[in-house]
Amino acid sequence: MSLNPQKPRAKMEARELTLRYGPKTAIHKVSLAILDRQVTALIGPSGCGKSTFLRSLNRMNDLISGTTHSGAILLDGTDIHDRGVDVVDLRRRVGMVFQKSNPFPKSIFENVAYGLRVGGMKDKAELATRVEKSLRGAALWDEVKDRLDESALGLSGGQQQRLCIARAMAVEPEVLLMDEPASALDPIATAKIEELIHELKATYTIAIVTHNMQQAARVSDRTAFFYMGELVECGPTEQIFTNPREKRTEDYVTGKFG
Ligand SMILES: Nc1ncnc2c1ncn2[C@@H]1O[C@H](COP(=O)(O)OP(=O)(O)OP(=O)(O)O)[C@@H](O)[C@H]1O
Repeated sequence: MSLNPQKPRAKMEARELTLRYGPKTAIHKVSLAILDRQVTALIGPSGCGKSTFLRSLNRMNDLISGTTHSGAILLDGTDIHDRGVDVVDLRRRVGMVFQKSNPFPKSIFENVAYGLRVGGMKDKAELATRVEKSLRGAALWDEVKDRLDESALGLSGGQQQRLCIARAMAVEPEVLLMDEPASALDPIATAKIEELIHELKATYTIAIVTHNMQQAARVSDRTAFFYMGELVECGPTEQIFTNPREKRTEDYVTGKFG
């Protein structure tokens, strides 16, 4: 039997993407593929444009007035800025989890059901099934199944972050963007999130911004190193950490700056 592992395809791809906040260029001519069902870590010193790049992938930067861009971002080969693309649908397909968990001041159940209700789902049994599936997927079900009607604000920080992941997953996105999802958490909660990311990549394509080198090395298949708004290099995580092509990458991953 011949083993012919197919090269993973690009789920998303930035081509020569430049993004400006007013006159300030935040990222410059970045070309980067986010491969299907892999975890891509975005690393680099503060202010290098990691979050800007991440937010570009589901057009969150559109919400900041004065932003302009050139170049293209493709999702399954279609430019996400094409006139025919509905931004609400794009953000359903490309979900996001933020640094600081941001549950709504509603019950645990309603937090997860929120996107489904907005999408028009009314059937109670269907909602309950989807909420349970998402909470199980986010490895939170066992901890909250007996208190679904309690406020989400009563959960611990780590639980709140997993709830936000469940909320993002409920609408069945294809890509999950995570902006430092564990930076506010203790080591145990962080380990849970990392374990979860590992499980989620069987289903989702994931891009994660992290300041934590060990975390990037643990959770990602590929790592992209940004520096002063440019993509310096991207490759298999092991190669970036042990045998980078560029001196700047080596200096950063070995802790010489940043
Ligand atoms: N809303 C904004 N308006 C103006 N400039 C911004 C805005 N957001 C970011 N910038 C600037 O764009 C550049 C890139 O910022 P970005 O937040 O993408 O970097 P980052 O690598 O994610 O940084 P950090 O690791 O500190 O979060 C920085 O110079 C920043 O000051």
